[in-house]
Amino acid sequence: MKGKQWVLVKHFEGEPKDEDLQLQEFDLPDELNDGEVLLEAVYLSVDPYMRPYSKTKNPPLTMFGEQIAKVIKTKNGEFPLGTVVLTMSGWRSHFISKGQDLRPVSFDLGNTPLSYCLGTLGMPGATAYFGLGLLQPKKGDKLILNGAAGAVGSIVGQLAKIHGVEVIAFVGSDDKLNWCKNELGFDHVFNYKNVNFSETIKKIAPDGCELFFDNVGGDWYHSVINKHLKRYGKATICGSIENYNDKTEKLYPATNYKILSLELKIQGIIVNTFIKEWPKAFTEMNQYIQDGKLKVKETVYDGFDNMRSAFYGLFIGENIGKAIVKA
Ligand SMILES: NC(=O)C1=CN([C@@H]2O[C@H](COP(=O)(O)OP(=O)(O)OC[C@H]3O[C@@H](n4cnc5c(N)ncnc54)[C@H](OP(=O)(O)O)[C@@H]3O)[C@@H](O)[C@H]2O)C=CC1
Ligand SMILES: CCCCCC(=O)/C=C/[C@@H]1[C@@H](C/C=C\CCCC(=O)O)[C@@H](O)C[C@H]1O
Repeated sequence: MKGKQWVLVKHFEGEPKDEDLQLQEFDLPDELNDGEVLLEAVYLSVDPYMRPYSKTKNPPLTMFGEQIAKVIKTKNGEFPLGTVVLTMSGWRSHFISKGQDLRPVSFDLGNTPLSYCLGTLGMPGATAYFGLGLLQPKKGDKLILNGAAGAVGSIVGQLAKIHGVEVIAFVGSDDKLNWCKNELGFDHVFNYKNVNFSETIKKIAPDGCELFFDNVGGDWYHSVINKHLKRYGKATICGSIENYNDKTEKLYPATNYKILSLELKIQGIIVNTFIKEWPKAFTEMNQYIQDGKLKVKETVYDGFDNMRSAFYGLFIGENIGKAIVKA
């Protein structure tokens, strides 16, 4: 039997390109050793961090990432046939494990689809929950949110609404705008490709906003910090996708003056810091899902062979909600 894997053959330079990632086959043994299980990918995640994080690796290597996998052969009593697990086994269709790297779903999913464990009830959802938590949102606060129709942003905006926050959201297409406005109920939604985002924020909040959740970085970060936060304003710096494909780093030192003079609180987040608290957050968010208070969308790419296209899609705004691949 053969498995497939996507191999990062060289470092990305600028936009990810076809020559950077190769689909390869590998042999799987006919027999397992005692204690081993053979797993088959069910759903695989593609995430923006994969682009900058790859710089810390030495190609060639199997592309890293999380997947939901099913046990299809077993010689390990802890993992009977059909067991479903979460694992950081990378972009592989099949793999063999001794069980130490396999995690069961850590909370009661109920009727919620399993694939949500890679999105709202997985790493991106935890990022939204704890990243918003850092802002200590209060009723009536105004929140500036970019990447608002993505895996993280769509949940940040909805949780903020549950807290009574006024959400000023920015997305990159009219389909995303309609979803955020009509289904998610964000207060103000704009396609940043059609408006000047800074002028737009100024019109809605001429006296500034209390909160900023930054998924995009770059000019957004500097413009919002310099022009659109009130005294004691707070920002969660979650991501900087605008810069992930840059070939050189850009620096904007002037922003520091605003941070100190307005006494802003700006905090980065690495969601894994909160990992022990994830199950509690997932239980709470799953209840919101069951109650219809939290809406979830996925952009599902069909087939393991489409992993690379799904990954590229993140950098051209193809996905609404969480991008996943159904193997
Ligand atoms: N700190 C942490 O622990 C974590 C951070 N993150 C970060 O959160 C952010 C969102 O992640 P996630 O929700 O998974 O991804 P998304 O689902 O939001 O997908 C990426 C989206 O980013 C937008 N985008 C892509 N390129 C650009 C660009 N050049 N300028 C502006 N927007 C762009 C596109 O939306 P549009 O069409 O609206 O432009 C695209 O659909 C990322 O920066 C990611 O790295 C994610 C998880 C954990
Ligand atoms: C590498 C740039 C990360 C950009 C933001 C992001 O998307 C983070 C996602 C994390 C990801 C972080 C990976 C490496 C950061 C190492 C920082 C450190 O701990 O020193 C991974 O942890 C999954 C997402 O939580």
